[in-house]
Amino acid sequence: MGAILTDLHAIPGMSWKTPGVVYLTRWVLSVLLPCACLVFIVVRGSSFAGLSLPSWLVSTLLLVCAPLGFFVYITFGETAKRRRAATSGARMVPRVRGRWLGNLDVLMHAVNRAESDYIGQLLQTCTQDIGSPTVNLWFLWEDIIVTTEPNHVKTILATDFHNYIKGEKFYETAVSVLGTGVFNSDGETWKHHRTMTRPFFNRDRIGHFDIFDRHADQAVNLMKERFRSGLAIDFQDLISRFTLDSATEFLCGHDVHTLSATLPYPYNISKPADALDEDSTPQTFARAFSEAQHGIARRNMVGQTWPLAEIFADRTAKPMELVNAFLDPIIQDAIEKHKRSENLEVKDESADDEALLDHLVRLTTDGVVLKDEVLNILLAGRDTTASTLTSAIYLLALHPEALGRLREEIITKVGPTRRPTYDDIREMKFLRAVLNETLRLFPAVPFNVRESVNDTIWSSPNPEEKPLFIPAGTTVTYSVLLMHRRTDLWGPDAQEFDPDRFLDERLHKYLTKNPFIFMPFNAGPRICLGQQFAYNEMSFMLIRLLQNFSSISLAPDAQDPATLPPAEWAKGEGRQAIERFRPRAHLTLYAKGGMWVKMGETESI
Ligand code: HEM
Repeated sequence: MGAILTDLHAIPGMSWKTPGVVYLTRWVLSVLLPCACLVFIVVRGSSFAGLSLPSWLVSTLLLVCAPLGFFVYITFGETAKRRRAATSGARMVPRVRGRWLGNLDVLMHAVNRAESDYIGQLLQTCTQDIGSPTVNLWFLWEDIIVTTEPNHVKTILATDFHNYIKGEKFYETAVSVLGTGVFNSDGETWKHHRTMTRPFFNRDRIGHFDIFDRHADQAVNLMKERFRSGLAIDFQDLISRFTLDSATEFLCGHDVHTLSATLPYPYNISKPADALDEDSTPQTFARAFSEAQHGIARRNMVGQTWPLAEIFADRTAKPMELVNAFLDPIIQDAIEKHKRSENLEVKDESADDEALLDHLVRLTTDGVVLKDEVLNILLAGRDTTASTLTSAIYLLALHPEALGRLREEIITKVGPTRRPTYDDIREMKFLRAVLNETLRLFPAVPFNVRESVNDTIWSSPNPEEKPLFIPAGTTVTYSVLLMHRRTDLWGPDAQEFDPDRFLDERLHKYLTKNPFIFMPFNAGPRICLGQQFAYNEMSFMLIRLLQNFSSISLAPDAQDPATLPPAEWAKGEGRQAIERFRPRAHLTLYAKGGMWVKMGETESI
């Protein structure tokens, strides 16, 4: 399908068309045109045979031809799949049974309740009702398999890696934002991107903390200033600025300075007259980047018919113009700098403090490849760490005893003011446990998707039943968020925040025995390239924060009430009943309306 889309764009005059127009053109060419041809043949054939069909019959044939053709196509496909499943000694994945055709009611519920439901609630209900961790949503007659089963996730990511690609369906939804970067490519293109980037993440380079230190200082000072005036801050906004400034400097060698723009004021406080504009250029870049990701998420939620919602405009085009306006000059600058050094025959050598772009430009000067790569890693590296740090601060605010223990470890190992080193971080067991427990309950990438290449079978979650049949070309979604919270995998207290589960006997009882129950960074050949970088950055920032602040409390009164958890959640089960913010996800997890907090400064500093 991606190839067809690309082909259509290649037709002169098609490049200005929106995804919806391309989709409809394809539909007309592949469905309506053959139907019209068929009716034409029937009419001509009858007239050759001396029969003249009445016009009402021709119109009826034209009208029913497409739906009838679709029905035959679905039924034929279904029967073929069932036959192939039976031949392999397998059964079909249990289907969600909605009340309307094509499970349209369930799909509409998913779209309409996306704002008010707890994250993953629909999938949770479907798996519970059916009594299987692997189900088929069957939206609009399309197989959409969803799983929270560690064995199945292990198959997808590691043991049968080659049979699960990102695929053309995902490619189409993301290409207008991610291009063909590492996140949105398969096969040789993916290998090329990964091979280019991997050497950059060596231990020496990611152990350099200068960049984090400068930005952490700036962030902490901004926080102190606000807290001293008695106001709360949106920690999610602040930390996203910290990770964006750090990531742009680390990746492009240019810091976007979002920390120098004014922080947002609480919902119920009017902005002082002398405050700078919040909509400064750096913030425009950050917002546009996030809006473009929302665009991809919306498309993925609706399934293959997403282009119908974009008949008049590509919803990612505008934000991407702003993102490109920031990135393009930086890329061009790096290419020209590299060419100048080549002309002068100056040796352009790798150095530990060079940016990713400087490293990449030695491998290629193709502006598109460079931009796709940098943008993909910016997305991978910025929002994920900001999301995890936001969730960590939330959980520490709710669990002062864990906050106290973490501070104690920090003060004992690093002291109240010293800058932490790589070795300090490696030795801090409780800090790592807090981060892992945060990633377990709130994994930054809560849902992910692949497409199967060939027919295959998965072992049944219930060994007494036949294995499950996964047809070729099927969308396969896996949720580590739901898997990480399963009580049968993690014990009866799986919904609770308890970092000790990564330190006490529960570690061996559950995780060591079955390592695939914890997969915040994925697994297999596509495992996160920045895992160590992320642990370093997050650990560094948490240490700096807790050296400066000794208490954290949530400040719901500072937040727009419409973005707080709805009252009905309190009647739900598990985390939904206790949650004090609304977790949502585009490609990454975030707090709707922000994470408003107040912190108490450490007295001894
Ligand atoms: C808490 C922080 C992070 C989490 C939870 C996380 C998680 C993930 C996950 C789940 C994937 C797999 C995505 C997929 O295959 O669809 C991934 C891939 C990736 N991550 Fe991370 N990540 C984090 C931080 C970072 C950082 C800081 C960087 C770089 C600066 C980074 C670079 C990458 C790259 C390049 C890939 C693509 C790997 C590939 O497809 O071959 N990540 N990450």
